[in-house]
Amino acid sequence: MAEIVLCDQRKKLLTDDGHIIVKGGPGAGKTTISLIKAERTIGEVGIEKNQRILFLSFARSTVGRVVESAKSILNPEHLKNIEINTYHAFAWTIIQTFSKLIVKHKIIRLLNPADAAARFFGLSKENRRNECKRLFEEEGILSFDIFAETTTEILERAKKVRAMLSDVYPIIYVDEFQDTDPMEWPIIQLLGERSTIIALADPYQRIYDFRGANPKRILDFEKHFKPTTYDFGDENNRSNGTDIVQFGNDLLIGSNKGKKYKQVQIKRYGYDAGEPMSAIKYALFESMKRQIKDKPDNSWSIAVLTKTKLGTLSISNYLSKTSARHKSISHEVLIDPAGPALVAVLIAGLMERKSKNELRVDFVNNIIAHLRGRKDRVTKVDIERSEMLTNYLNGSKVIGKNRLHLINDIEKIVDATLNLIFSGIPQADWLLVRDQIGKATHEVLTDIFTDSKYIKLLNRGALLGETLAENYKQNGHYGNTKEAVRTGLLQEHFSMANRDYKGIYIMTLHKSKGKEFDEVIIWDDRQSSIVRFNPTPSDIEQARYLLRVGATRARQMTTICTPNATPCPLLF
Ligand SMILES: Nc1ncnc2c1ncn2[C@@H]1O[C@H](COP(=O)(O)OP(=O)(O)OP(=O)(O)O)[C@@H](O)[C@H]1O
Repeated sequence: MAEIVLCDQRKKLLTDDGHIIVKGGPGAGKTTISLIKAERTIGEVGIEKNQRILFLSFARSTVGRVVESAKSILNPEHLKNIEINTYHAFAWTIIQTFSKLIVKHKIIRLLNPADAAARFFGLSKENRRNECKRLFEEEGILSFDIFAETTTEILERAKKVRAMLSDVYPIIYVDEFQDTDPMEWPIIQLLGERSTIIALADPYQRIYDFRGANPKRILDFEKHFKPTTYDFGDENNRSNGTDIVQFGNDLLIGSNKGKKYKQVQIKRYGYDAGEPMSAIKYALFESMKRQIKDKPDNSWSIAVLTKTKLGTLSISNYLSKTSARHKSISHEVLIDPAGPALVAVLIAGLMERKSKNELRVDFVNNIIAHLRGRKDRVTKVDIERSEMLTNYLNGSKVIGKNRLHLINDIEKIVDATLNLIFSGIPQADWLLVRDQIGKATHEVLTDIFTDSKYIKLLNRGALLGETLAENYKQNGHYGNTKEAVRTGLLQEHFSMANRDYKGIYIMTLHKSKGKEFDEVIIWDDRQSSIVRFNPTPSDIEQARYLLRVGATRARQMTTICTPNATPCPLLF
């Protein structure tokens, strides 16, 4: 790590013991100074043995990065006095320990987000919330929708719980405060009654307005806590010496248009009938050439970012194919797990021993769940297909070539699966089932097959593999595999596994938040366009912030590919 320079403002921040807000652009050094302050608090000021400094963040990936920085900044002895966690994991501990205060159930079960997407499909916002409340109160099943408000309810109900938490966590750092939603904000207010709150914020990295983030939140914080403000402005310690942050800041006011940047390239690509996405390969080749020259030990990382989940899958499919002109390019997709998670449950269902009819009903229901829960937005076709499948299960006659094609494929998979002979090795048997789906040609099933490639639950050493193997050994078949998979999915949700990025990664712009790569390539096209068609002023503002977050993830170079015919309006 480069030597950390402590300016006067930073020195003052280190000794300030009141509520604080630290502002600054991407890579300004908000996280770093917080960890230096935490080290000072533990090492010099001193805290009780059982006390911990809490560092809360939204995403697991950010937690991973903070953990890595903490290891290099804090004295190893002091690491045990710092807890770096996601909001979800922290809230879950509170809910598990104190849920008795608000519901009768002894054990609370979690509904994983993919199952929730399928289960609450088609419900209005209000009905969905009511259903979440009902599920929690009547059945003890908790969905992430009401995670924050459940935590608030517990904290509001019991002053003692608040006091206890503040005793354990006298200082709480709240990372990415600008994205705090209206449900999370009361938790911070309640904990801040007795704990010192230090918020880290960049108002222009606010990319979760659709989830309830609001420009007012920073003002709310200032009004409520009356913190001292430390502002690092446009300081750039991540890609120092480059004009990447300058580009990001220009983007906010539109002054990037017509300006040239050394480390931000804009590539307009034309229509290439043979390979419409070839521009992405060219951008990657150039980027890889630079990186391999710079780091022959292959320690480089390149991220390919795009707006939608489906966009990431199209890019991955394209890079995986070898064409007449280009070889395939090896890469990893960091995907929001809804589609693959639903497919994991679907495959698990096919592995369980059932009668033909039970297998068919379970399989079709899981296909419906996948149709409903896979995408950012469910299309009319998805809705029609899931209705047709429900009617099929209820005995209605299926009419139409395309529909019959799907039913035919489903029946073939059901028959083939029933005839499979399992080995008892879960990984191998999983692939055996997956291969049956791979033979299908209807789009609904090829989508399922595509998602199945991103399932990471059965990686070597993963607990799920061992559970399934044990299960098979004891029963001679895979009983209750779906439940084991659901548990595995929730463990994934809370796992803090940090990763060292090496190679090429594809993900959405949202998912790139808080991460760092040597180079970033942003792909804008008609299907996955950064600015939506017919945008409102607030859509444009969100698109600006999003593009700025993506572009400033790079340490060395950012390349933005946009179509010649419909270039991104934020660039031209
Ligand atoms: N005062 C400093 N002097 C030198 N380097 C620094 C300083 N502060 C931070 N850095 C380096 O700059 C990089 C970015 O810092 P950091 O992650 O703390 O920024 P951030 O403001 O939290 O960024 P973001 O908002 O994008 O998450 C890190 O590699 C860090 O080591």
